[in-house]
Amino acid sequence: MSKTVVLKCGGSTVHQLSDSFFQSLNALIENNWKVMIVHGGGPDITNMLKALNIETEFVKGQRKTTEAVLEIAEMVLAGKINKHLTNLLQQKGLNSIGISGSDGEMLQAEFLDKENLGLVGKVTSVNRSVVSLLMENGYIPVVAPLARTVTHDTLNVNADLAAAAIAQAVGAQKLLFVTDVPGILDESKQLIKEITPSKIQSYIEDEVITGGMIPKVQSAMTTLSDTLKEVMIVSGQQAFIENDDFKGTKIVREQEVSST
Ligand SMILES: Nc1ncnc2c1ncn2[C@@H]1O[C@H](COP(=O)(O)OP(=O)(O)O)[C@@H](O)[C@H]1O
Ligand SMILES: CC(=O)N[C@@H](CCC(=O)OP(=O)(O)O)C(=O)O
Repeated sequence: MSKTVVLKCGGSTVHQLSDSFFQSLNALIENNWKVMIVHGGGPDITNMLKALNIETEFVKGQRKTTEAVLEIAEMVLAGKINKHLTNLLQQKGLNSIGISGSDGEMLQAEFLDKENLGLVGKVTSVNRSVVSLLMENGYIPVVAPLARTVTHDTLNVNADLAAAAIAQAVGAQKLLFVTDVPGILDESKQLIKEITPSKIQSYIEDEVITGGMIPKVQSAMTTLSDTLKEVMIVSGQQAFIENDDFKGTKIVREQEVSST
């Protein structure tokens, strides 16, 4: 049976992906994993908005999105970052096709909180036929986190949440959040190898887990299931597979804790 892994590449790391990261990606493919990528691009959107003197603000981790902000977000996500990633993958000999979540009505969404956030989406359903078609034909789909409402408005979606919704919809066995840190760090800045939702909750309360790590762990907690048993936080700057083992922080349900 084929296994599917969804990698979410954060905007913090898309410009720093290392050769060893791609070696790990190749190892996945050699081990018969079907791979798809969902990417962010928050820092690039912020830089472009600043260059154009368009104000930008985050409310509870979500970018307040006006028409002007959406226009830039779409340009940066579906244009700059999406093409950067497909070019990189092609250079590494990996066939990839870049699409926006709004193409082929792949990501359907409703307004998350129109009054306070504007054009920000909450994914309500995922049409997996487009990405399944690509994966079955040997392509890595690379998806920008934009969605459509039933009335065809385009919405900006937090990439962590988009990746989690897609992983669930395609029945992925693994979801990897690729970011700029080696994994979740504890209060002494040591890498945590394995963590469960209850410990995550207390780390959020104690502000050990903050900022951009929060949507990742929250999506992990809501997405873990009998199919998706493992969500990982890994670094894009190093190998995430070593000696057949994944390197980073494994987020698992309490009943899935490894005995080692
Ligand atoms: N406990 C933690 N362990 C590791 N990183 C953390 C933790 N709490 C907060 N972070 C922050 O989360 C960041 C990753 O999230 P973010 O910047 O949104 O990345 P991305 O663009 O990859 O989604 C790290 O660079 C780090 O500053
Ligand atoms: C609604 C919302 O916040 N959308 C995000 C989409 C990009 C993203 O999530 O990028 P990272 O993964 O790099 O953070 C934004 O506009 O920044």
